[in-house]
Amino acid sequence: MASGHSRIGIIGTGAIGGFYGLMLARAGQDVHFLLRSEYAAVTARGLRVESQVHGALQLDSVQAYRQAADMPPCDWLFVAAKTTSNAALAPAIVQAAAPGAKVVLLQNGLGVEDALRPLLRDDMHLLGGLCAICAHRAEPGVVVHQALGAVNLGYHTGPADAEQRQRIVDEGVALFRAAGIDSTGMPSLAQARWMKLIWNAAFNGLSVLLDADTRTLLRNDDSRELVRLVMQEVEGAAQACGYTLPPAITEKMLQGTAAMPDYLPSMYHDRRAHRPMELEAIYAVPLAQAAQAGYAMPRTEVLYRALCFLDAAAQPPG
Ligand SMILES: NC(=O)C1=CN([C@@H]2O[C@H](COP(=O)(O)OP(=O)(O)OC[C@H]3O[C@@H](n4cnc5c(N)ncnc54)[C@H](OP(=O)(O)O)[C@@H]3O)[C@@H](O)[C@H]2O)C=CC1
Ligand SMILES: CC(C)(CO)C(=O)C(=O)O
Repeated sequence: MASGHSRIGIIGTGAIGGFYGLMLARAGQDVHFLLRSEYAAVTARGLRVESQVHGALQLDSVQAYRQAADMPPCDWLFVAAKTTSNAALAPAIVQAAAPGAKVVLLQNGLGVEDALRPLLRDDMHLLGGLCAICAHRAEPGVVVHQALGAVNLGYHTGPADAEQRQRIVDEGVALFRAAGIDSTGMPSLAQARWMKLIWNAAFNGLSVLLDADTRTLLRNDDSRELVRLVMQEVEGAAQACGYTLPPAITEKMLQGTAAMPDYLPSMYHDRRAHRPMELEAIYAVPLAQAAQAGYAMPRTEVLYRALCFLDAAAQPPG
């Protein structure tokens, strides 16, 4: 039912877009979903989230679109496609944006806002949203939500002074909280992106290379050591780039992961489906930023090169 004050657009309705879009719609927000391969399934059967946290959730009547040109102008746009699609999706994001729209990249990795910013209009605000969640697509229109769910928001760039930026972040946080989702504003988006990267750089790539979920990676002494070594290297890189991190962050993340259910990161699903992997945002940009700061990341670079090999072999030539 559309009774919210802001109009919300979901750009890319997969695991993240499907989950958060459905939660916002159930809370009474006016949510419009841009879809591609799952458009027919979602218009026929609605969106379903099989959540191990909230139970089985169903949105029967989905405001679904194949093209951004058909969407009404949206005040908030949550971009939940993979980062590999951002440049191609930029015209759609601009088309769906109301004047002064807030665009939030619900994506992993570094540098994603920097890359998209020049492709947006000057009146648009750009934010990052870091999702701490375990979710994947099970079949068209069906998302499995295994654990967690928080979204933390940070302002990147746009036509706002410090006070207005804070107000926008608070408004976004309030949207999620009203939908039953934990959310907090982040004073430094770049610091928060580096911190999350400690987890993603290690587990995403190693899950692909070793064909293993998080529990399997942590159970074996050798793979657990590999995970730890990559995490420590990314932690060191973040510090070399000038970001202060909480003490013992790698150990805390390892403990947190051991308490999670068996989880296959989204890069694992991309590899299995022969989709491009998010190698630029999760590896290439951090390696470049660390190199700029004079910090070498040899373990992460080995991981990155091996993943590039697999990625190239998975893509059609040309
Ligand atoms: N899954 C998770 O638990 C977590 C994911 N993340 C991050 O969130 C982001 C999204 O990941 P996730 O939800 O797993 O990804 P998914 O692959 O599940 O979803 C991406 C969606 O974007 C759609 N899409 C891509 N291009 C277009 C286009 N041109 N037009 C319309 N739709 C398009 C895809 O459609 P199609 O089916 O046609 O390809 C798909 O539905 C990533 O950056 C990921 O790293 C962060 C934390 C946890
Ligand atoms: C790290 C994790 C599992 C939870 O914070 C996640 O959000 C991700 O897969 O990117």
